[in-house]
Amino acid sequence: MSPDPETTATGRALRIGIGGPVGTGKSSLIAALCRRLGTELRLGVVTNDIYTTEDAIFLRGQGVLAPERIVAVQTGCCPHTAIRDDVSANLQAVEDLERAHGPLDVVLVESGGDNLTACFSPALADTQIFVLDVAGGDDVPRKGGPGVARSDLLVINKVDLAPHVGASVETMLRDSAERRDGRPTVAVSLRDPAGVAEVAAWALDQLAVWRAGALVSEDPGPPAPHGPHGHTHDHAHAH
Ligand SMILES: Nc1nc2c(ncn2[C@@H]2O[C@H](COP(=O)(O)OP(=O)(O)OP(=O)(O)O)[C@@H](O)[C@H]2O)c(=O)[nH]1
Repeated sequence: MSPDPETTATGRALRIGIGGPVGTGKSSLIAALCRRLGTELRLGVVTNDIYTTEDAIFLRGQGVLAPERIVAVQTGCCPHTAIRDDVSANLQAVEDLERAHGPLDVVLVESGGDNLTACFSPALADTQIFVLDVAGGDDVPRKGGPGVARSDLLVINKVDLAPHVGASVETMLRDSAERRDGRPTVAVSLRDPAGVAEVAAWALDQLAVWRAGALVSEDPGPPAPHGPHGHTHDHAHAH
C-alpha cells in the first residue's frame, strides 16, 4: 500500500475517545459520525464492552462502515480500567485496525458505558468527547467529574426528549459552562441531522489541528479512585 501524505505527516490516525454514562448515545453518535464522515474520511471504530461485543454488533448492523473496520474489545473489567489505567488492549486493537485497513484518518474509540468518573488516558485518545443526555437528569453537569469538566467536547444529547422528561437544557448548558473553563459544549439531538453536523464539524476541526501537529491531548485526570469495592475510603465499614 502506498504511503499516505495526510496520515504519514502524523504517522497514524487521530484517535477520538467517546465516553459517557450508559445509554446516553455513544454508539448512536459513532453511527451518525460514520454516516456523515464516512465518504470523506477513512474511519475505523473500536468498541469496548464488559462482557459482550454488543456495541460492535450494533454498529456493524447499522451498515455505517465496512464490518471489518469495527472491532470490539471485551474488557472483562470496569470500563474505566480499559480506557484509562491499562490501555494496552485498546491500543493493540487500534494498531491492528490501522495495520489491516490503514492508512486511516480517524479511529473512534467507544468506552463502555460508565458513571461520571470514566475518562480516556491521553495515551489512548488524542482528543475526547463526553456524552450526557437530558434523560439522565438536568443536574448531571452540576455534579461534575473529569468527563464533564475536562473532555474536549461535551455533548448533551437527546434534547428532543427534554420536554418529556422535564429537563432544562438551559440549566445543563449553564452548569457545563461553569465547570468547563471555556471548553466547548453542544446540546443536540442525534435524531436531527443538524445536531450530528455540529459534532462532525468539531471532529473535522480536531483532525485539521492534529494534522498540523498542534493538538495537545490533555489529561483529564486525576484518575477516579476505584478500589476492589469500586470505591476507596479511609474509614472502616462492612461490605
Ligand atoms: N430520543 C432520542 N433518542 C436517542 C438519541 N440518541 C440516542 N438515542 C437512543 O438512546 C438509546 C441509547 O443509545 P446508544 O447509542 O445505544 O447509547 P450508548 O451510550 O452507546 O449505550 P451503552 O453502550 O449501553 O452505554 C437508543 O435507543 C438510541 O436510539 C437522541 O438524540 N434522541
